[in-house]
Amino acid sequence: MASTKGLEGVVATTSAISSIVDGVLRYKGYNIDDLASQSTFEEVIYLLWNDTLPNKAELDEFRKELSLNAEVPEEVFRQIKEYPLDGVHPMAVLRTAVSTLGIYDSEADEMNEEVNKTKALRIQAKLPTVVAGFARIRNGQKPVAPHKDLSLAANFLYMLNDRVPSDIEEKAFNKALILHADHELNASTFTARVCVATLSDIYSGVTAAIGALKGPLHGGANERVMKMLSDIGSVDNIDPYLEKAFANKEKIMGFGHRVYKDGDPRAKHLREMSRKLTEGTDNSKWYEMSLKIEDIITKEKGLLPNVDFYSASVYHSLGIEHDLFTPIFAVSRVSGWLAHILEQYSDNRLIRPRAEYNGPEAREYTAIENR
Ligand SMILES: CC(=O)SCCNC(=O)CCNC(=O)[C@H](O)C(C)(C)COP(=O)(O)OP(=O)(O)OC[C@H]1O[C@@H](n2cnc3c(N)ncnc32)[C@H](O)[C@@H]1OP(=O)(O)O
Ligand SMILES: O=C([O-])CC(=O)C(=O)O
Repeated sequence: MASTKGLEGVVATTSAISSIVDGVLRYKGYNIDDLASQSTFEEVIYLLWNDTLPNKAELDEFRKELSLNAEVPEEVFRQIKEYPLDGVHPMAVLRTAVSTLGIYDSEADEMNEEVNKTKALRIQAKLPTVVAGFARIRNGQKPVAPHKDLSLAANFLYMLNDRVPSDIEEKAFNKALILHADHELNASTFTARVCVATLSDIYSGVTAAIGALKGPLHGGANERVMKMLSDIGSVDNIDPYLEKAFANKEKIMGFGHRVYKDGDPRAKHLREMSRKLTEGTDNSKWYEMSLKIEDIITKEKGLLPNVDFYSASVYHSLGIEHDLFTPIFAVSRVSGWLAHILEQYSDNRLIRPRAEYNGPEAREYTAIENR
């Protein structure tokens, strides 16, 4: 039995949710470029969970359902206040909070299609409230209750900042949420599917996925891109910084991809958003630095930016704290995880591959007194 390191190139399941063919990313057959430029995040969630885009009435109803489910049980915030908030990573808090949401859902372990869909809606609706609420609590502020009349994108920024965002901010954030929503069998989505394929509950699946997204080789890269930009500090420092990083064989966060070798189709949207949001502002240096870094890494290493690279300067210019970048990824990607979890339940088989053993040969047991 020969193994493939990191399961590269292994086709592990069939899925009708998103596809990457010839470098083009599609959700349910729709090109990501069309969705990013014309859709709302709510339409995209609906699409991922159903087979079609919603019509106006369906979208209104879906928005209403999301908004009715956006509040989180008081116990969740009460528990968060007990955590050692100084230095705890928001992804650790989110991972624990989703697990806690399961404890306060009396239907958490009910396993039928209808109830699972209802729980998916509850989780999707509550995640933004948890992330924004945590961000405020740790800054000594009160969580802001969800606004019933705002889009999911606007509502998140509203709950974070206690201010209705501008049209430009809402549109940029909406687009970022769409671009991060699903991505075939990425590591966190695979984790979610493996978890629920044991017929474990939907909260366990999302909790497991959050754990996988947290890592720097996956969703955690966006926060580290911003750390790199901050460490470099200015365009003039880029050359020496990268020379040292290359000499030390360090990985440059936000570059490279397991599947895309000719470029991530989401990066161009985020690059353009970064340009627009930072133009003529104090933040323009982050965009200019990112452009120069991209130029050097592409020429010297043949690596292209992935979704995480320009999302860093986009979120920074929206005034978002850097360690919230990955939780924001989760606010979006949970839509994809939930779609995959529902798909897994609908035609389930336990996921249990084999390992190629490379340990010691068979040997005789030695009693403890003879070792
Ligand atoms: C949402 C997302 O998850 S997108 C990805 C986010 N992650 C990052 O941005 C972290 C930085 N990038 C990486 O670590 C990788 O490119 C990954 C994890 C995305 C893909 O990993 P893999 O497909 O396993 O590629 P792997 O790590 O084997 O890299 C292949 C070669 O390219 C090099 N390489 C890949 N990415 C980078 C990078 N960002 N910086 C420097 N070198 C890199 C590797 O060192 C390796 O070189 P070698 O063959 O000389 O040893
Ligand atoms: O697909 C992957 O391996 C990582 C990625 O880009 C994503 O999850 O959006």
